[in-house]
This record gives sequence, structure tokens and C-alpha cells, in this order.
Amino acid sequence: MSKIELKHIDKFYGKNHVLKDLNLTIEDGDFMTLLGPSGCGKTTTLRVVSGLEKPQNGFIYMDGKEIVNAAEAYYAPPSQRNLNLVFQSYALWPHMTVFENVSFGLKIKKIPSAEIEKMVASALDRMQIGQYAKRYPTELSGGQQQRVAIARAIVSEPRLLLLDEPLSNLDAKLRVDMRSELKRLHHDTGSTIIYVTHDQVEALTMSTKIALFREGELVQVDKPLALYDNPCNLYTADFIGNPSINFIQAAGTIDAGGLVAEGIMGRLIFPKEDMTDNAPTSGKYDLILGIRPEQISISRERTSPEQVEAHVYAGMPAGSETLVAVRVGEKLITVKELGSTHYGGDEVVYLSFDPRKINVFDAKSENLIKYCR
Ligand SMILES: Nc1ncnc2c1ncn2[C@@H]1O[C@H](COP(=O)(O)OP(=O)(O)OP(=O)(O)O)[C@@H](O)[C@H]1O
Repeated sequence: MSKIELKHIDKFYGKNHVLKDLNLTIEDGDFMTLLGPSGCGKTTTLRVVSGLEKPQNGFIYMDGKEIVNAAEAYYAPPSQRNLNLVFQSYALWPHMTVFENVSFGLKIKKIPSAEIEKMVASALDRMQIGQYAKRYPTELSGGQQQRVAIARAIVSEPRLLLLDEPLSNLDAKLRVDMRSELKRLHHDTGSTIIYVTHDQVEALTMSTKIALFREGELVQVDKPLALYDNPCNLYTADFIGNPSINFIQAAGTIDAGGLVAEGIMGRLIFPKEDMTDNAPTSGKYDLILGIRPEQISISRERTSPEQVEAHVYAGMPAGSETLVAVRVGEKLITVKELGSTHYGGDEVVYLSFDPRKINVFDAKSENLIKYCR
């Protein structure tokens, strides 16, 4: 078991209020990613959970047991929290070889040496660094050292693993390999993992849940694809997804039947059952349509009157996919197609999309008012 509950956590550095009434539950077996831009409080949250920082307000429970109660100035020391922590700066012991670094914790636990050999070999293999077992940290690149630090943390298959940007020093290919290794590790061990990153692709591909931060507050906590398909507001919509979602202004009228949006993408009608619970029920509103690049298809021929005429601004074939920037009136819109297609600059094309698949936001509140179905 490793369930973590944070309740009403406030953390100040001087006057800087870096965690603001944070409430977050990480269930046993979750791969929870703390995601957000630099400085939003992700690392501070990890340090508060691990006991390296003391929040000024709030409570933390681990498997129901209180480990922080700020009101009573009770903070269980890190050693009693039974977790494993890997930071971006991976402090390896310089006088020990890779094998010794990774096996150190197991020796302390007095595990038989044959068993240790097996466990270390498996952790090093997972991180693709078996060949460096006899080297010292100074004889390794930054990325190799980072992988040793992860191997050291996972070798004992801890129930709770905290990882702070552990892949930040790796090149693009290795980072993709390591993502699948970490995901497989989570699958094999069922450990609870709290993972910090500002890379939304890492978050989407590995996590069971994502907690998206903005300036010390949680904006949305959800399953990755729920965040992608139905971001609760413009901030989440913009942060998640690469290439970014297209935001397109429209004028909206809401009545008992649903929503009608009019603008450069034509006249769109959305049924009432696709509206969110907090959507207004009547009136006129400025809207922002959120349309993901892959939800738009391009054709060189007009095949239906609903298609929107556009002019190619730049076509960017990249082998497996093609990004096309097109102009509709003055607005630049990104479209993503599978495969490689060459579009000439200024070529006339026709766009189509399924209105049920798009998000609609209220421009003023910035909140989602119509779901993607
Ligand atoms: N020890 C400290 N003393 C004072 N301010 C700090 C300290 N640690 C962090 N901060 C501040 O707290 C805020 C949150 O920092 P934190 O490291 O949690 O952000 P982060 O989201 O992890 O960012 P990054 O992705 O850049 O690591 C920042 O404004 C940072 O400058």
C-alpha cells in the first residue's frame, strides 16, 4: 500500500506563496505526474511529500497515517516515510562504482550477495547501463549518471518512488526508451510513482493521472486522455498537446436546444447534451473554439458545402506526418495529417472536421462549456 493524501497544503518561501491550499490524493498504484511550467511548485510538492520541506499549513497522510500536521508542528522525518527519491541532480557516491552505488541500499538491508547481483543486473539492464557496472560516476556522461540514479532507486522495487525530471539529461531517443522502461517498471511492480516534469508528452505517455499546476495551484487532475480530450479551461487546453490546439474565436448563442457558434469555421450547432454542467443556459457569449490539429482534415477538392476554404501558408512534411499551417481569413490554423504530403504555398484547400470532437470555451471565464464527444 502507498496512498498519499495532501490536504490544504500551503508553502511559503519568505513572502513567496509557492503552494496554495493544495489538495491532492495519489492512490495506491497511481503513476501520478505533477506537470506545469517552470516555477509552478512541482518540485516543492515532491519535497514536501518526502519531508525535505515543511509546509506552513496542512496535513499529509501516507496510507491513512498522518506524516504531516502543520497545525501541531508535526513533520515525520524523511527516514520514516519509506520512500525513494531521485532528483534531477542525481547525487551518486563518487568513490563507488556503478555496481556499488546501486547495490549499497541492498547490502545495508543484508540481502544475500547472489540475490543482490541479480537485482542490480536487472535494474542496470532496464536502464541500459549494464556495461558500465564497473565504472565510477566521473567516467560516465550526465545521462548515464542519471540512469544510474534511477537504477539505484528502482533496484529494491520500492512501493513509493518519487522522480523529479529524471530524464532531463537524456537525448531524444534514449528519453523515449526510458519512458517505456519506466512505464513497464510501473506495470511490473505496481509501485506508486510521483513524477515531476514540465514535458507534457512524458506526462501523457506514462501517467495514469496528471496533476496540472499553475502558479502553486492545481488546475486539473485527471487521466491523461481526459485532460487531452476535455481540458477544463484554456490553460489546460494550451498546455497539453503538441502541436498546440487551435483557438478560434466565434460568436455564440445558447438556448434550451443547445449552442450555435458562428465564425470563420462556419455555423456550428452543438446539442444540449454535449454542454458541460457549468455552461450557461441562455444568452449570447464570446466563444473560443478549441480544435486539435489532427481533428481537421484537408482536401484539395471541395466535396461538401460545410468545408471551410483555406490557403496554405506553409506545408511541413516530416516523414510519418505532415503539419500544414493554413490561413482562414487572417487566422493561422495548424492541421496535422498522417503520412507525407507536399502542399504548395498559397494553394487553396478545404478543411473539414467533426463538430462533436471540438471543445468550446467561454471566452470570458475561459472555462470549457462544450465537451468533445
Ligand atoms: N529553497 C527555496 N527558497 C526560496 N524560494 C524557492 C526555493 N525553492 C523553490 N523556490 C521558489 O518556489 C517556486 C516553486 O519552485 P519549484 O522548484 O517547486 O518549481 P517547479 O515547478 O518544480 O519548477 P522547475 O520545473 O523549474 O523545477 C519558484 O518560484 C521558486 O523560485
